[in-house]
Amino acid sequence: MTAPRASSATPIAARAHGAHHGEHGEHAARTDPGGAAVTLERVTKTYGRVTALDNVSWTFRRGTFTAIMGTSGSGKSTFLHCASGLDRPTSGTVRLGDTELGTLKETDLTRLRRDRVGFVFQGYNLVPSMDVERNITLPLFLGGRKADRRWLTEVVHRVGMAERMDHKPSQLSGGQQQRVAVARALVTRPEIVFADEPTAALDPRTAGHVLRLLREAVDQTGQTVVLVTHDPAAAAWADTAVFLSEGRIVDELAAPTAAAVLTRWETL
Ligand SMILES: Nc1ncnc2c1ncn2[C@@H]1O[C@H](COP(=O)(O)OP(=O)(O)OP(=O)(O)O)[C@@H](O)[C@H]1O
Repeated sequence: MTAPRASSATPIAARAHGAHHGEHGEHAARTDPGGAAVTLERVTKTYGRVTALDNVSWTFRRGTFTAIMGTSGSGKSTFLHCASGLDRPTSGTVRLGDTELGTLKETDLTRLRRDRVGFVFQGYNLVPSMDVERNITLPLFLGGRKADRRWLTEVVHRVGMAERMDHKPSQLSGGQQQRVAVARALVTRPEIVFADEPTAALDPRTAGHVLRLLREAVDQTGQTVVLVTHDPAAAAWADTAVFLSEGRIVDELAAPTAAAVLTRWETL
């Protein structure tokens, strides 16, 4: 389950269909498969005298799954925060589609993150007092949008939570809570989903279930996914692994296997 390329039914076969951009016309029309979902140009982020991100340029293409890897302190979280509009670079530009994030006021940036970006974090970040359905639809509620019931039903089925819609997070396992968080990230049909160590707290089998959901979002609906991870087995679900060291991109690996990622990792 956690070493996808070692088994037959997993991402290699899925990747062969990776250019297939699903049955959801609205989504497909908006995302222009193959174009740029997010582009970073010469992005630098400094904290005092620390350069966390050093002149990084990168494009996340629509309908792709990218793993960001690197040792602790190499700049992975900073990269994700700058690419997703959670933080502003010290210099350089970030574009989501045609929108340059640096030109946005804070309120517009907040709205953009809510409406056009999906997030999955290690800690799930569900609202304890809300049931599964309200947690999943929260970004729609906050954005004053009505749920597209067909899409909501599909997302809920995909993550396997249809029987649990009235449960509170405390009644769910960690893996189930993370599946709810994945559904919440997908419900707005975001242009890109950023997942920061989403499986770090899960056992390998449960982690595999969550990663498979992200893979399916790419293969079945043309979603764009960026995964920050320390785990070579998790990176093996991606189309490309990108390696960071001291705030710079030092390598990339297409169709990564866990073994190949580990080998590259050892020389970082
Ligand atoms: N808010 C901050 N203030 C000061 N320094 C920071 C801040 N955030 C990150 N840094 C520094 O920037 C560098 C990159 O940090 P970052 O968290 O992006 O690395 P990372 O690869 O995500 O690490 P980890 O795998 O441990 O989470 C580190 O040297 C870190 O100490």
